[in-house]
Amino acid sequence: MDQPFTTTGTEQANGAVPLVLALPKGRILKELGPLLARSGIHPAADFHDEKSRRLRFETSDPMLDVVRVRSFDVATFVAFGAAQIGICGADVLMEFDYPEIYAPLDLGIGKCRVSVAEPEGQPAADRARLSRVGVATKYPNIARRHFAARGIQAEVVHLNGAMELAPAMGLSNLIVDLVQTGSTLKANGLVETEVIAPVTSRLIVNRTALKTQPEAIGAWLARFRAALEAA
Ligand SMILES: Nc1ncnc2c1ncn2[C@@H]1O[C@H](COP(=O)(O)OP(=O)(O)OP(=O)(O)O)[C@@H](O)[C@H]1O
Ligand SMILES: O=P(O)(O)OC[C@H]1O[C@H](OP(=O)(O)OP(=O)(O)O)[C@H](O)[C@@H]1O
Repeated sequence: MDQPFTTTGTEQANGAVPLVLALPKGRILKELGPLLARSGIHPAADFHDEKSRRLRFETSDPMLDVVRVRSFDVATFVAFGAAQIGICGADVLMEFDYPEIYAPLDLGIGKCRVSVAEPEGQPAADRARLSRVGVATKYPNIARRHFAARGIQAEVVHLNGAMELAPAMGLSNLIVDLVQTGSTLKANGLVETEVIAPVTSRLIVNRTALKTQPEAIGAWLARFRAALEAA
């Protein structure tokens, strides 16, 4: 995969360019706060202000900046080397399967699972006989791989949210989505029928950056590891 077109790092007075840590906005970020603090990462004050329109923030360490992006985009920023380190769910890594990403640390937060869910009362036997199935999901690759391994062709309807509506509205037979408590499924008349994979958030690293800047990136990995052990 190509590296970024140009280096646009906020260069320090001594010419050094800070590492960039890509963080997901939204629910993981809320859980991440204490771990970041224990790892010695203190972003500028407006980082935690959801109303701030800024996307890139300096931290108390002049050699580390953070960017706040959508969870799916964390993997893309890191895979292309625009950010050297990032944090995202294992679901995102499974979906993209970027060979450029190394995921050395399970952070133990953002616990949920990627599952298949179907309308309550739909006999499992019905699907067992199908060679094609309509699947609404924001994980087209995970869904296709999962059903292909069972000899079923998944006709994917790609949605970005509210997948739970799709079967009752005739968009699909079933859904592939994240489940934690199961309350979203229940509230929408669906039942979880298969767990595809457990999910937690991971610290991810661009493999090329790790080779070219082993000390700087290795030091951050060690700080995250120590923060996890201290928890
Ligand atoms: N119900 C949940 N419980 C625990 N973790 C979850 C849950 N839903 C999502 N996650 C984890 O959080 C990550 C981000 O969640 P989600 O995709 O819902 O994004 P979001 O915070 O709503 O932001 P956006 O969709 O706007 O990018 C997921 O990739 C997954 O790893
Ligand atoms: O099993 P539960 O505890 O109900 O959690 C599962 C729900 O959480 C996630 O949605 P989220 O709340 O992040 O909303 P969105 O993906 O639609 O933005 C996921 O897409 C499910 O809808």
